[in-house]
Amino acid sequence: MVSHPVPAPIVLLGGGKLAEAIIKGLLRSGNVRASDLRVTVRRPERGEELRSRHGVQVLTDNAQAVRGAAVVLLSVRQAQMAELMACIFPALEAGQVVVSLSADVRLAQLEAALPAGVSILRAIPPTPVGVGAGVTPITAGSRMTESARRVTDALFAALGRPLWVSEEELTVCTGVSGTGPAYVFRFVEALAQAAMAHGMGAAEAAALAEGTLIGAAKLLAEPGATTSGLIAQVATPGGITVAGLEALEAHGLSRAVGEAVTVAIQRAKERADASARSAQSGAEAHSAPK
Ligand SMILES: NC(=O)C1=CN([C@@H]2O[C@H](COP(=O)(O)OP(=O)(O)OC[C@H]3O[C@@H](n4cnc5c(N)ncnc54)[C@H](OP(=O)(O)O)[C@@H]3O)[C@@H](O)[C@H]2O)C=CC1
Ligand SMILES: O=C(O)[C@@H]1CCC=N1
Repeated sequence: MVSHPVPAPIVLLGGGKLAEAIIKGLLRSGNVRASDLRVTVRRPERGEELRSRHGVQVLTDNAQAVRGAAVVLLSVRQAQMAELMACIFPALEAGQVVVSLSADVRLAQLEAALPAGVSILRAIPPTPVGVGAGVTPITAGSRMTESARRVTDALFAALGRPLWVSEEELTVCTGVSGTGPAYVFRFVEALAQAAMAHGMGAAEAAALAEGTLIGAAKLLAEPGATTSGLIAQVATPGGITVAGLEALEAHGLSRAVGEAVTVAIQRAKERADASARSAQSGAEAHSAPK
């Protein structure tokens, strides 16, 4: 439920995969009009795709795009972040709200690179926000105002559920829910591969595996549903499912998932460290006597 009006205009800098999921989710929510969404691209053909699919405003000038924005979402990859922030710095005004969606640039680096009067936050929306179904972890920078908290909360409430966390927890969330949809889809592929290994055709195997995920997800979304209760509904004591579940554990399901999350968190930290070092050496080179 959206507790506050969704802010407008919303500006997305970098019209890639995540930005498009956010655009879809916001339009689907009915809380945002296409004319309230502004997105920037660097390739005209990508701009044309986004304009024709969603009717949003498309620009190539990031500095121009942020003017008058209620919220600015930074949705480029790490490699473009420093240049993007330098470009929008002079155009941002005190009181504006900037939310970085980058999984690998920390608040300290963002706050050093953007004007002091701007509220800065980080969020990691998962791709299911495109259907209004994701939990988006959000963390607040040291300069965030109460009004910035409200507008950011309202924005991500329109896309699913906002979850306020510390920056350290945000990194954990990145390795769990930011990456998580890919793990789940990989599980579906593995289920289909197993069906094929036992003689099912590819199309039927995919239909079975996909239907299993979608059906199970809908059951889990029912009020009061719990994973343990839903497992118990399937697993007849001493029956067939129990044997399958035991085989999953015996072959390392929990260990494999735990390892995937740990490795993803580690990678996010390493990439954030590398980004911070690169920003620091850039700043030193800039301030060195000529
Ligand atoms: N994908 C996901 O599930 C998630 C991603 N994230 C974060 O979101 C960010 C974007 O990821 P994702 O959408 O997957 O990546 P994409 O590469 O799909 O999106 C980035 C987009 O930014 C565009 N771009 C690059 N530089 C500029 C510029 N100067 N001006 C305007 N547009 C520019 C790119 O253009 P071009 O098409 O020409 O390359 C590209 O379309 C990353 O920082 C990632 O960490 C966070 C949570 C989840
Ligand atoms: O893979 C990535 O780096 C990004 C961050 C989380 C999901 N996608």
